[in-house]
Amino acid sequence: MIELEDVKAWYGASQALFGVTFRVKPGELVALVGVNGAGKTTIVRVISGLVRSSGQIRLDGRDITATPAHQRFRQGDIAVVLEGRGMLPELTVIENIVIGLDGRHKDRLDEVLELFPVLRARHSERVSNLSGGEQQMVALARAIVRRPRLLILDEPSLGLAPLVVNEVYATLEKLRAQFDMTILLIEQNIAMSRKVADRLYLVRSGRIARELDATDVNALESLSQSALGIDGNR
Ligand SMILES: Nc1ncnc2c1ncn2[C@@H]1O[C@H](COP(=O)(O)OP(=O)(O)OP(=O)(O)O)[C@@H](O)[C@H]1O
Repeated sequence: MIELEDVKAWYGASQALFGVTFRVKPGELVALVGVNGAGKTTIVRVISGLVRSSGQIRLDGRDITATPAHQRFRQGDIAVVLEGRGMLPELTVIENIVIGLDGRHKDRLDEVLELFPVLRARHSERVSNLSGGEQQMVALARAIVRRPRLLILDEPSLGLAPLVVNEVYATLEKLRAQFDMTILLIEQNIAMSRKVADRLYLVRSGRIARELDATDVNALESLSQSALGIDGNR
């Protein structure tokens, strides 16, 4: 479970978050949606410990506000799949997945590859030979193999063709069914995120503007209107 309470954040003198409070319960998948510049990525950076912030962040009830970034990741608490994926293109699929992984956990690899038949088939190929969607799968596999308490996905559909996006999201559903993971999904694409999320938060101008249940179709449809600058059918 991740909880943010009255979180404010700054880039130098410029304030980007203005008192953000929300929680993702254990095993829940929650999406943060909003237009460019709303503050979604800054929320990820705050959870990761990468920007100056105030307020409180709790992971499974433990206050991690003062925990340095490298410790949040080293302890395997949080894994982030970033926009742009962060692949090492000259390394193979397997090398990219296990890089930096504690040797004791290498046996988890098989289990994770079960989820990604495409990667199993191409496990010794260089990542630079893979398509964008396949690289996104590698990034996901790298995060999942660490069995984080919290998995954060920053715009997993960015730059991918619609068919590939469907595939990435289908994998997300499989992974949810198999591992009881708490997931925070950052998305501009409301139409996609509502299919997998339990709840959505609308981020606007550095604040949580609204909380929505994924089953609340009417509210989500009004949210998708162009007044918010988001095309829900994207
Ligand atoms: N490195 C930075 N330095 C200064 N200001 C920044 C930096 N990164 C983001 N900002 C500002 O913080 C605010 C929130 O940006 P953020 O990247 O969190 O939005 P976002 O919702 O993730 O947008 P996008 O969907 O485009 O990634 C914006 O006003 C942005 O200009």
